[in-house]
Amino acid sequence: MSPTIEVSGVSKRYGDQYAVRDVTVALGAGECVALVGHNGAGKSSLIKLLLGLTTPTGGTIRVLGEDPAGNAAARIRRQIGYLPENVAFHPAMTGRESLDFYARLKRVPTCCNDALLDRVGLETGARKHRIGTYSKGMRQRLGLAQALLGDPKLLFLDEPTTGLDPALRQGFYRIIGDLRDAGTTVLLCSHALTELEGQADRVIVMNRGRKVAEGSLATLRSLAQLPVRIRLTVPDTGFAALEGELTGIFGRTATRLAGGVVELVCANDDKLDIVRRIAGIGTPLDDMEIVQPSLDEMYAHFLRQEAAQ
Ligand SMILES: Nc1ncnc2c1ncn2[C@@H]1O[C@H](COP(=O)(O)OP(=O)(O)OP(=O)(O)O)[C@@H](O)[C@H]1O
Repeated sequence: MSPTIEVSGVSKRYGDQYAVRDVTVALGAGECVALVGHNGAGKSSLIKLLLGLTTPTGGTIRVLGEDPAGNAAARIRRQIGYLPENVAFHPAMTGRESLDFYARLKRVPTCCNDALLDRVGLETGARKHRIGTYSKGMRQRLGLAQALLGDPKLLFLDEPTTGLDPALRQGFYRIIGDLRDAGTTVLLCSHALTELEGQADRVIVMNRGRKVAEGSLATLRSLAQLPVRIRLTVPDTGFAALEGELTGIFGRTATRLAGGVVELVCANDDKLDIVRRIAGIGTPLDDMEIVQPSLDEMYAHFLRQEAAQ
């Protein structure tokens, strides 16, 4: 089956500045891919190219098998949902009126709009209120409902959870998870790296217009070869004994953290051997935790690596 999105060697130049530079990526049906990068990395420019709002200065783009800026643009756009970073609705319209307005623009029936608002959790009373009175969370819910109009095959979400509280963020990711399970392809731009763990099947790291890394979190972890932390929680009385034992085994001191925790840093490949040896020591332990490098740490690693090239 051909990919939902196929980007081959794509560049977008404004004057002598590249917003996107020689990027190649493919996204399949039912994949949720996160696009991460600093401000100005080229994420929004890539989304605009995929939406057909701008055209590449080099390379080719296929969305649902066609050129998104070509003759099929209108047909393709009806199958795409887009939530921009700063979603702006008319403040004098109610939530329901606004959604009906966008449904008419997209030429989809308005009869499903209440069900859509139920799905994103915009309460019945709130739908009849003017958007000017909405909280950020309510506007984002309406924004997501707007993006879901017409049951799109492809969803672009630009910083969808910025400014949302943790409960709303979780609700947002639950909806995205259901869509992905139903076969929708989701491309998600984000700065909130930590919250992408467990949500994105794949992460694409961009810097200064270029793709600098791509893969599942497990692939990126193995590429980055960042150290793993083993944290041991010991009863107060066992602290000195444990430190002595660990130094004996590893020939180096462990770091003491708050809350009776001792931390050892090791290469990922040594982790299992070290855990086995810890299981054999005499000091009783209350707990053991293995902390993998976070997405933020991996991201910083790939940017450092690119800067060094
Ligand atoms: N219309 C334009 N004209 C000139 N330069 C542009 C234009 N659009 C984007 N750029 C430049 O391209 C680069 C990438 O911008 P882009 O908005 O795609 O980054 P981004 O990763 O989405 O950033 P942010 O996270 O801040 O939204 C920036 O240097 C920006 O100034």
